[in-house]
Amino acid sequence: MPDAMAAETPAGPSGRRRTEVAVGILLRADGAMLLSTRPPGKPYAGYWEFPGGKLEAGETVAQALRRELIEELGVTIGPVSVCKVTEHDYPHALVRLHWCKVLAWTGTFEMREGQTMAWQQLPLTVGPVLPGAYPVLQWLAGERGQRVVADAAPK
Ligand SMILES: Nc1nc2c([nH]c(=O)n2[C@H]2C[C@H](O)[C@@H](COP(=O)(O)OP(=O)(O)OP(=O)(O)O)O2)c(=O)[nH]1
Repeated sequence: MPDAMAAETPAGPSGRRRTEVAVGILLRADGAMLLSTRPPGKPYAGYWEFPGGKLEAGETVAQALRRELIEELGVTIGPVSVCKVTEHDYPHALVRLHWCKVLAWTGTFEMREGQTMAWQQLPLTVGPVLPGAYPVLQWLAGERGQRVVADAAPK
């Protein structure tokens, strides 16, 4: 979406306006979570992230997430609520990430933006992960008594 339409809120500690982002943690029955690569042309292209995107003006987090997942993946999600809010100050934007666990969806996954997707258990077998997604991965790892990435092999 054009940045001029993105929902923004007043400046954070760094004096920059926050960009509001809805992010979905799609969880399969076996606990695997869906990650995908950022499409070419976006900041951090090729990094792994959870699906989602910026809120448009007037949208709720749930509405934005529902729209983004149809646009990016071709799936329609059921009702969701925000389970966590984090912020990350990137060179390209100060983002506020509204995280929602998603347990139900309909449709077949299609990579409509040329991404690659992977269902991942912890520790992850893909990387690198977007820095703004790392705190939530640590939180999920804590819930599961797992690590985000496997320990380095002993020398
Ligand atoms: N989707 C997603 N975005 C994340 C995650 N972690 C994280 O820091 N972000 C940041 C990266 C971006 O600065 C921002 C999302 O913006 P975006 O450019 O992907 O959103 P969009 O799909 O609306 O993009 P566009 O229409 O402007 O192309 O949130 C994550 O796990 N998933």
